[in-house]
Amino acid sequence: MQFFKVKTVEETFTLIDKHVKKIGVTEKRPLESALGCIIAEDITAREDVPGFDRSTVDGYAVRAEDTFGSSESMPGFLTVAGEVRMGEAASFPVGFGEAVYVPTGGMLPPGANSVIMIEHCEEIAGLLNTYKQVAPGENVIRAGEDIREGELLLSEGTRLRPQEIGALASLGITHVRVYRSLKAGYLSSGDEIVPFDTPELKIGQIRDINYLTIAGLAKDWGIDVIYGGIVPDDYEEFRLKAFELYNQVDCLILSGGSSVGAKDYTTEVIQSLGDPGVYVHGISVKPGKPTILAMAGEKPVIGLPGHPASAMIIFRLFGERILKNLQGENPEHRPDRIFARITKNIPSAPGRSDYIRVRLYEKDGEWWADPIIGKSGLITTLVKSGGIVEIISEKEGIAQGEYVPVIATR
Ligand SMILES: Nc1nc2c(c(=O)[nH]1)N[C@H]1C(S)=C(S)[C@@H](COP(=O)(O)OP(=O)(O)OC[C@H]3O[C@@H](n4cnc5c(N)ncnc54)[C@H](O)[C@@H]3O)O[C@H]1N2
Ligand code: MOO
Repeated sequence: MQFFKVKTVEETFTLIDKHVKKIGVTEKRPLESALGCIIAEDITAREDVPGFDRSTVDGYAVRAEDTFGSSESMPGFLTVAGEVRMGEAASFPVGFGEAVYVPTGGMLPPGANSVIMIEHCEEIAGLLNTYKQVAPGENVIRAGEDIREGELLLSEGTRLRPQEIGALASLGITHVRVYRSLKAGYLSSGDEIVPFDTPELKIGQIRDINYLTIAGLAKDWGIDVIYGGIVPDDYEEFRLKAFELYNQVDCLILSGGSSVGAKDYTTEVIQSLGDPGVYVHGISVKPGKPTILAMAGEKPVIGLPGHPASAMIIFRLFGERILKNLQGENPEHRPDRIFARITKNIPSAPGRSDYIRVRLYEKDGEWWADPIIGKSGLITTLVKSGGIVEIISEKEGIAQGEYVPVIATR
């Protein structure tokens, strides 16, 4: 029997970063269909946003100094010099002792530096009684306060979330250059695995869970998955199917047969796809130790352990890193862990990283992580969990009440 030469989690991430680089092919996309894409260019603002000083409230544009000392008992008095209409330029200035009505979002007239809200003043026959003083800049968004002309708004490698799309829209950018979207191929292996829509199972059969869980995660990262079906534990059939799928995609994902049993052909199949081949077989993690990572030519290949919870956790940890590197996402832009307190003592072997499924809940203003105990073959351990606690390899466990990093799994 062949034994794994296991790598630590840190070594595995380093090896992934060494082997898996961005594909780097770009395309121009309309802004409306660029959500989730990785931007392939720096975006420098060509104009200020907003392009003019705006009021953030319904009120009167004033010189703040003219309201100083105003109070309920000692109101100030200003002359109402006019009104700014929404969507139009404020053509006349606010002079000393004057006020101009301005709606929320309306342009601040020249001369004014603040806006007093309508509930803090009262207009009577062209005179404005002010019951409160305002500070310079109060209730105003300055020209360029959101985005300044010449500012670097987004750097290459940023994933476009709805907020980035919104900021691009504010600048009138209609098309963006992004890295092209990627396709991954997924193939399940195992004599016992049958399509998930099989209505009646024969004894010994198991429905294919991993295709849907893995494709679901990949979809969250903006990757389309082509399903290659299920192959039996037969080397030649497995090899042919894997090769066929490999030729259609940017990355190949295989599930099952990653261990060292007599019928575990995944390593051999991966090696047959091309050089340099396997660079990790075995990671000192629990669950998911038998994981295989490889490069066949320019394409990454991931051999996931068959147990459904292991497959998902491993894919969430290492598959995500591989696919995002391939997409071209800048690693600095990937928020990852939150902190919560663990409800129980959890032992862990030194030198191994453990990933504990946890239920997250809030109590007395703090987040707590309650371990869900169960084997890695049980998909419901993930159904019950809202996150995964990482016990790094240097630690020999965690103590009740300790703050621990949690990978939120939604
Ligand atoms: N002698 C040893 N045996 C095993 C070791 C070991 O170190 N030495 N490691 C164990 C660990 S840990 C894991 S994890 C599994 C990984 O096994 P494989 O990747 O070879 O996967 P299979 O044997 O094909 O399947 C394992 C298990 O998962 C079920 N499975 C597989 N594919 C699917 C699917 N698509 N949907 C649902 N369920 C699936 C399969 O029926 C098995 O029950 O190896 C241990 N063995
Ligand atoms: O590490 Mo395996 O993934 O426990 O079952």
